[in-house]
Amino acid sequence: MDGATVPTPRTEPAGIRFEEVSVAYGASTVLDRFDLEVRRGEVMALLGPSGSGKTTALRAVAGFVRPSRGRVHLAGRDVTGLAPHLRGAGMVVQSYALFPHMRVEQNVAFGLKARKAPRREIPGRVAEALEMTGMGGYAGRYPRELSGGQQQRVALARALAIRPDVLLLDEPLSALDAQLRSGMLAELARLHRELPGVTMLYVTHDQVEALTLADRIAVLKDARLVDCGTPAELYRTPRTAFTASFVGGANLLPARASADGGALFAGARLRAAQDAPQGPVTLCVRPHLVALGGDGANELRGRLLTAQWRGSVHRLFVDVDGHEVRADVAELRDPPRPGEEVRLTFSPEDTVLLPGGDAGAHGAPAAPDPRPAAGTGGADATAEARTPAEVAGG
Ligand SMILES: Nc1ncnc2c1ncn2[C@@H]1O[C@H](COP(=O)(O)OP(=O)(O)OP(=O)(O)O)[C@@H](O)[C@H]1O
Repeated sequence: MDGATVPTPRTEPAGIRFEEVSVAYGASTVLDRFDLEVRRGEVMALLGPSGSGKTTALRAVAGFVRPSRGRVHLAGRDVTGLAPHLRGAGMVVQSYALFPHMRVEQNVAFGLKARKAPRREIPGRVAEALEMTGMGGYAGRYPRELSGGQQQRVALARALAIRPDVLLLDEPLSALDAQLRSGMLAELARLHRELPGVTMLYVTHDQVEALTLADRIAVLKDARLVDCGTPAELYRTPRTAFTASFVGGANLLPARASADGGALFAGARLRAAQDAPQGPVTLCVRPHLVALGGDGANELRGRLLTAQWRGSVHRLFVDVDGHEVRADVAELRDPPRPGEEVRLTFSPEDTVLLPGGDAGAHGAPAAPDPRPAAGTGGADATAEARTPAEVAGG
């Protein structure tokens, strides 16, 4: 081919590109032909149930696991065979992985030394990273003299000190309590704005984190990528019931397509924004879009099972023809009583009809998984590259 006559595409290479990456442990494939592009400067959340392969995908980027097939590219460079410390990726894990016997500044300097950064540059870069994470005043402390949230900031500073092209975050907030978590989430969003060239891959099973921080979300299930899109796309117009149930709570009801493009459920004829696919369908509507009474064009009648008061809303659990339908309605002065007949309505615009009628069989979490903390003997703890030296040294 004549290079002079064929213009080279000028598109920027992806920050991270997984090309058909598979990872196997013995006979079990834990990541199966994973194909994903993360644009430079983008935050991509990997969301999925426990064991779906999220951490494995992250570790394949870091270089802690070697794919059995496929390639990993960072900024257009094939790094599949490259040692972790040569990949330009910083990593933050749930358990902080700080050296307990080193002061904060030494912890942050560790990755720089491991990467042979020029000696005279190290103090400045350590100070810069600590400032960036709000930890400038703590350089001389030991990790045991810091709170969990502060330790996680130090871990973040350590990852940023190497000025990474790619920041890998493995459930960085899951060891923190709810209040700290929301503060750190805001901090991460600020860092993302301040470092627009840094590509972030963020593993979580917390949909709030994914919805808040990510530009796009990749949904994993059973070692495979099953969906990818912006938070709004996945939330408002999910393509599968699994995604619908995993990204935000959803009522998923088994229905049948009707001849007029709508669906039939519990004797009611319901309409959606898009025509129903043929055959059995799953009707998806978010609880906060279901009203008690009201004049929504879609209407269901049932009996109240229970009403939970949650402060600003009441969550109503309603039995509709043997199926439980949830509605989150603004706090009611006089909520209906269990057993009372209620009428629920919702708009066709808020109704999505998904192919397949296996509603409810999607394995979405009812609550966060009760997993052991990293390093305390979880099923995969032995092989995790979560020692301070591995995480910091790359
Ligand atoms: N070193 C290992 N040896 C054997 N199996 C492993 C190893 N590391 C991970 N696995 C298995 O691979 C599968 C995927 O693990 P991975 O940690 O990627 O899941 P995950 O989606 O990040 O889960 P979690 O949300 O629980 O962290 C799991 O079944 C896990 O037990």
